Amino acid sequence: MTEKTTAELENLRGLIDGVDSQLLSLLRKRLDLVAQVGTVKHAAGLPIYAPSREAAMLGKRRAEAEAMGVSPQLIEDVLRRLMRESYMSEKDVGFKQVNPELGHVVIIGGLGQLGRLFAQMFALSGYEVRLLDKDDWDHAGELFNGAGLVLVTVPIAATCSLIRERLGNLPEHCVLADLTSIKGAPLNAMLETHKGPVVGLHPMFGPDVGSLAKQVVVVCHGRGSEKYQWLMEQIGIWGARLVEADAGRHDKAMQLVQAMRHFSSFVYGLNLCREQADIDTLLEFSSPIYRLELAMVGRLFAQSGELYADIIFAQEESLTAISDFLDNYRDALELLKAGDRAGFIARFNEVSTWFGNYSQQFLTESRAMLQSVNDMRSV
Ligand SMILES: O=C(O)C(=O)C[C@]1(C(=O)O)C=C[C@@H](O)C=C1
Repeated sequence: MTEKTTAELENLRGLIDGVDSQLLSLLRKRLDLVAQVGTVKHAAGLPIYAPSREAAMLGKRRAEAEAMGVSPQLIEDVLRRLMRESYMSEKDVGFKQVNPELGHVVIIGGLGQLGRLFAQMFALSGYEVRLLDKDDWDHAGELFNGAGLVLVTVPIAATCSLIRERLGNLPEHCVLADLTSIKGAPLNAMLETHKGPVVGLHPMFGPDVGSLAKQVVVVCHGRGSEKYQWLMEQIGIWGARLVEADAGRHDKAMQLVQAMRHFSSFVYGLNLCREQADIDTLLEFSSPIYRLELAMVGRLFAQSGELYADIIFAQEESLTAISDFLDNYRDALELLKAGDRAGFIARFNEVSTWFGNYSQQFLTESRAMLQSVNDMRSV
C-alpha cells in the first residue's frame, strides 16, 4: 500500500533526509575516532570498557541536551548504542597481551561455540591458541607440552570425568581453568587432579555476544592466584567485569538463575506446542512485553537441546528449586479455581513488598527494553 503524502510533507522529508545524511557523516567521523582509540588502547594495554569516561560523557551530553530542548534520554540512548559499536570496533584491533611469556593456550572443547569465542579473544591478544577436540586425544601430550594455560569448555556432564581422566599430567606451572556453568564439582576435580594453579570461571553470557565489554565473568579461586593474575587482567582488558564468588554460593544461585529459569521457559514452549498455538496469531496480537517474552522462550528452541539438558540436569539440587516452583504454581492455581480474588491480591502484595525497591527499578529498566522491542517492529 502506498502511503498518502502532500507536497509540503515531501518538502519537509527532504530536509529530514539532509539532516540524516549529516548525522551519517558525523557517525562516520565518530567511528574513525573510535578506531584510533582502539589502536591507542591496544598499545597502552587499556581496557575496552571505560565506565568512568562513559558516565562523565553521558552526564555532560544529557545536560547539553536539556539546555537545547532535546530529551536527555534520547541522547543517552543514541550514545549507548554508539558505544556498543565502539566495543565491537575496538575489539577488532586486538588487545594487549598481558603475559607474553605464557607459552601457548590449549582450549579443550575449542570447537564448541564458547570455546571458539575464547579462542578468538586469546588470538586477538597475541597468544598462540591450540584447540583440542574429541578426536585429538591421541596427540594430547604434544598439545599440552609447553602449555601455559589449559582451558576446559566441554559439556558439563563430561567436565569432571575429563579433568580426572585426562588432565593428570599437565606441566606443573600450567594454569588449569574451566568455563563450566557450575563451579563446585569441576573446581574440586581440577584441584585434585592438577598440582599447579587452578581457577574456575563462569562467563555469564552466551557465545553470540560479539564483544565482552560489560559482560560478567564469575571467578571461583582455586589455587595459586598469583600465577593466574595475568588471566584476570587479560579478561578485564577484554572489557568484562570479574565477579569473585564462592563456588557453593554461585552454584546455589544457578539453580534459580539457570536451571529453574530455563526449565520454566522449556515448559512454556512445550505448552505452546502441545496447545498447537498459532505463533503468527500470537505475534499479531502481541504487546511488546508478550513479544519479548515469546522471543525469550522461542530463542531456546533455536539452540541445542543437549546444551539446555546439560544446564538443567547439572545439579541434582535444582530439582528442589524446580519442584518448589511447581508447588507455588499449584497453590496459586487453587486461588484461581476457588475464585479467590482477594487471596490472589494478598499474595501479590506479599511478593510486591518482598521485591521492595527492585520492582520500581525493574519497571524502569524493562520500559527501555520494551520500547526498543517496539522500535524493531516494521509492520
Ligand atoms: O573513550 C574511550 O575510552 C573509548 O573507548 C570510546 C568510548 C566511546 O565510544 O565513546 C567507547 C568505550 C568506552 O567505554 C568509553 C567511550
